[in-house]
Amino acid sequence: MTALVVYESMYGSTRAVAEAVGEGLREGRVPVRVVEVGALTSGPEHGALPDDVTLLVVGGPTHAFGMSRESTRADAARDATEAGVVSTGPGVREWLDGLHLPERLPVAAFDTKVAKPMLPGSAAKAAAKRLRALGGRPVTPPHSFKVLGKTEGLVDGELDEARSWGKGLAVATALP
Ligand SMILES: Cc1cc2nc3c(=O)[nH]c(=O)nc-3n(C[C@H](O)[C@H](O)[C@H](O)COP(=O)(O)O)c2cc1C
Repeated sequence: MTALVVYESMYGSTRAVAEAVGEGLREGRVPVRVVEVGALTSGPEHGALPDDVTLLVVGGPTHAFGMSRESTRADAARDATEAGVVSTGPGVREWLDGLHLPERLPVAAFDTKVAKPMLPGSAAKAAAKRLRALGGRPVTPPHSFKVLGKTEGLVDGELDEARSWGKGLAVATALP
């Protein structure tokens, strides 16, 4: 069993969550690779998953109530510090557009979104819907990890949550 965690991130919070989810999976004894989505959209393998992947986990920031678009990523880049943004190319939405999944591949999705009660919209829910439409089998409901604001980073404790969520994925995937 090998898990692939694919993430998109502008300011680094979703990347940090993806790395923590990876740690949790490893704690659950699942070998894992954590990759930025651009590594999969630029190579010759675009559209196909590596053969050894038995669990696909996808994560991105919530932008404009859903998955990012080219326009929202451009907005994000304008608000970035001199260091720039993490993901500079196509996002998870565009990657999923061209993706083929093995039938019933176990899948899961997460996002980061602002910790504000009743704020609608979730990139994770949108990604999970796309993964199901591609034939994936969700192993857990989509999950949102909370940030303090657009660029202010994660709420305290969210990286621990992400490690636990990753470990939970390892357990859920081992079940028949
Ligand atoms: C253009 C733009 C639109 C956003 N729209 C939303 C939104 O609709 N809901 C929300 O909760 N957060 C929204 N945010 C905040 C992002 O969710 C936040 O920047 C992100 O979680 C930080 O993750 P990152 O550091 O990996 O980019 C938006 C941010 C940007 C830049």
